[in-house]
Amino acid sequence: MTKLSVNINKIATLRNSRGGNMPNVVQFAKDVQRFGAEGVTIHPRPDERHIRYQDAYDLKPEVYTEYNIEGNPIKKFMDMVLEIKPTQVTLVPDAVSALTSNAGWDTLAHKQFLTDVIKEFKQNGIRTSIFVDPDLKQIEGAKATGTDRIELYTEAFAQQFALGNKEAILPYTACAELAYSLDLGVNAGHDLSLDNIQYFKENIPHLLEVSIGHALISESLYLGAENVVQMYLKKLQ
Ligand SMILES: CC(=O)[C@@H](O)[C@H](O)COP(=O)(O)O
Ligand SMILES: NCC(=O)COP(=O)(O)O
Repeated sequence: MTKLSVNINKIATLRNSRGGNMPNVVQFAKDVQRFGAEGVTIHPRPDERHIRYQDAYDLKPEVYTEYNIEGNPIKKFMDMVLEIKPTQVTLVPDAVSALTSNAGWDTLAHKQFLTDVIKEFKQNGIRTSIFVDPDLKQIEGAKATGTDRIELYTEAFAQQFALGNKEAILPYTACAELAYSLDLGVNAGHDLSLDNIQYFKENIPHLLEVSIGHALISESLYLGAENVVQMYLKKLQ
């Protein structure tokens, strides 16, 4: 079974554009869970341009499904995650200035750093995942860090799929198979959408979780959040 984790960053972007508390990020998290989402994802960034660190604390008592916090493990981020103790932390190597996530970890070059960080999170009972490009060497490198899972960075697949290049799935399938054989759990995310999710799911064995935000929130403007969550769940069956 593949769990749907809804990334609510964009709800915070909308809220922050006016000040105040509309739309309410915590209420939206409660609602998507009521609609059937099996997880809530946030990706607070150091400039807090969308999800704020305070949101991460406010969400904690309301996320009764899987709570996934993504980010670059700088000290401030690590302290927050260790205090909140979400279900899962996903490590993403974003530069402070990145518009959005734009690369996976080089798990070979950063092996010691990742190993140390992962050890600390795991000692505190937090499941770990590393955001990686679909590259077999990076999956092997991830395994060597001790992480529980990887998150396959799906932007390249999404872009190529939109152009009709269905073969773009092949490296992802190979990486998922390798990860499974190494006893690494497989998550995926970035630019997944109602258009591409079913094909992705059908071609990725043992896919445990997808985190979807930008497209899901955009689609909800036309179709409504409840419908959209239901549509994803159906495609992920
Ligand atoms: C890790 C990842 O794939 C990103 O999609 C991210 O979580 C979204 O971040 P932004 O909402 O800041 O674009
Ligand atoms: N980890 C990916 C994520 O949380 C959402 O990415 P996107 O759907 O906003 O591109």
